[in-house]
Amino acid sequence: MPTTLSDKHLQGFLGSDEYVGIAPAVKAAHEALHSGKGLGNDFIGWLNLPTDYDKDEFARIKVAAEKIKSNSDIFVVIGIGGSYLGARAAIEFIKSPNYNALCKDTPQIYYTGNSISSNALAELLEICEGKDVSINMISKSGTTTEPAIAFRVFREMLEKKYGKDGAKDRIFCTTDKARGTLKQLADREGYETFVVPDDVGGRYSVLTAVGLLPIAVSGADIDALMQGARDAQDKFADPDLDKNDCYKYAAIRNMLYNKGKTTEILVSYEPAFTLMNEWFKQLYGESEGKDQKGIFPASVIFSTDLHSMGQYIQDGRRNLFETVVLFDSVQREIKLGTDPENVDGLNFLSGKTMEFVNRKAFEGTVLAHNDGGVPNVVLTVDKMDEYNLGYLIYFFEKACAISGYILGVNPFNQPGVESYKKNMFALLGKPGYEDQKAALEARLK
Ligand SMILES: O=P(O)(O)OC[C@H]1O[C@H](O)[C@H](O)[C@@H](O)[C@@H]1O
Repeated sequence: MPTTLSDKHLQGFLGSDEYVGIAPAVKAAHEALHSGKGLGNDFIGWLNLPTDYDKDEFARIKVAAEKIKSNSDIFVVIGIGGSYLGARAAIEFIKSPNYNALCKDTPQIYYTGNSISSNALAELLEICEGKDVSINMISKSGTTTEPAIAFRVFREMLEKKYGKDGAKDRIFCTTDKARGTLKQLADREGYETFVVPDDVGGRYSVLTAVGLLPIAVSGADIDALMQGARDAQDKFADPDLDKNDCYKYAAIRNMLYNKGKTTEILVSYEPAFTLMNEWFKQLYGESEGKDQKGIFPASVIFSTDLHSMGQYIQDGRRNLFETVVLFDSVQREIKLGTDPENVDGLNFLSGKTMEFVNRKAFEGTVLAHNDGGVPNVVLTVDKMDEYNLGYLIYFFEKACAISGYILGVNPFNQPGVESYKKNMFALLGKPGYEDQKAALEARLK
């Protein structure tokens, strides 16, 4: 099975009665989601997306990816939040966090529009000098400030370099099918566009063109990715909590939360999972953190962070639980040799693989953290490839929706994100925000 859940390291933290107790809430959440009658039901297009997607567009994504691969040294992905994290997470997971340094026949991929740092954008423009560049502007709303600024700068750069007509062939836009300024601009300029379906929110959009075009440009197999998601869609449709690991995960999160475990730390022993951690944090943070409740999603990479955050997890405030994502096999193995003089004292590891050592690090850690009062959910994934990633993505997406319904929130909106934007627009003098400006400025004096 590509993703399985073990509750072995929850022993002593959750009793079997508690699973029985939460089962009706899980069943209700399942029914709300599958009947399309739950909160936020206009954003559940991701539920059947692995089987129900636009096949013509999927083919067009592959054609665009081939074109980009053949004429570009650099591919720039412009987007933020759900319009950025999934693509990058998938590319780092499947290929490598060092993707750009690998020997390959696909373009370098850079990400921008995910901050307002002029240092970062100026540096990327410099990197692009003298190189052939294509860009993918991704924004569901088409109005998000960070990517809009980067897009304006890159369009200008491309038009200067290739002329308006030449630039047109190198600009790809992924946005709403009809609404928004980005769609209007793309139509006016004749840029190729891809669609974020109306009923798929940003943080659930990695398996749409939002993620698929950049992932395909990296040379990863998007058919296998979708196949994994399809198999997960099928596997996790069973309403029975005992037979559905995805629902079990959602239930466990809520049971622990109700006992004061208000922070979940997603743990991986693979550095290539770092961006998956970030994707997970947006998915769960925006879905559940509202109405003054919700688990705070955090993340670490072990053993790296055992040397920084390990102290807190072992000994700090006891409001934590961990969800560990393990991989059953590694693609590349290193075996440790023997040093006749044993200067480093490591001969007890001679002949052992690093994966073996990594596994013992996990085993030692999970027991220590259990002893320190930290419950651990363990998810085991076969390996780090496209198929398993598609499966895992769907697992997390569906568990998030079910978990949010159990919690009693709308897992598909993010009203809280607007507050800072309104203030920023007022302070910047954006038309329509004049009234708030003076009051905010007074508070900053
Ligand atoms: O794709 P966009 O419309 O540009 O949105 C990008 C991101 O920004 C917003 O502020 C939302 O909080 C996120 O859920 C979204 O993924």
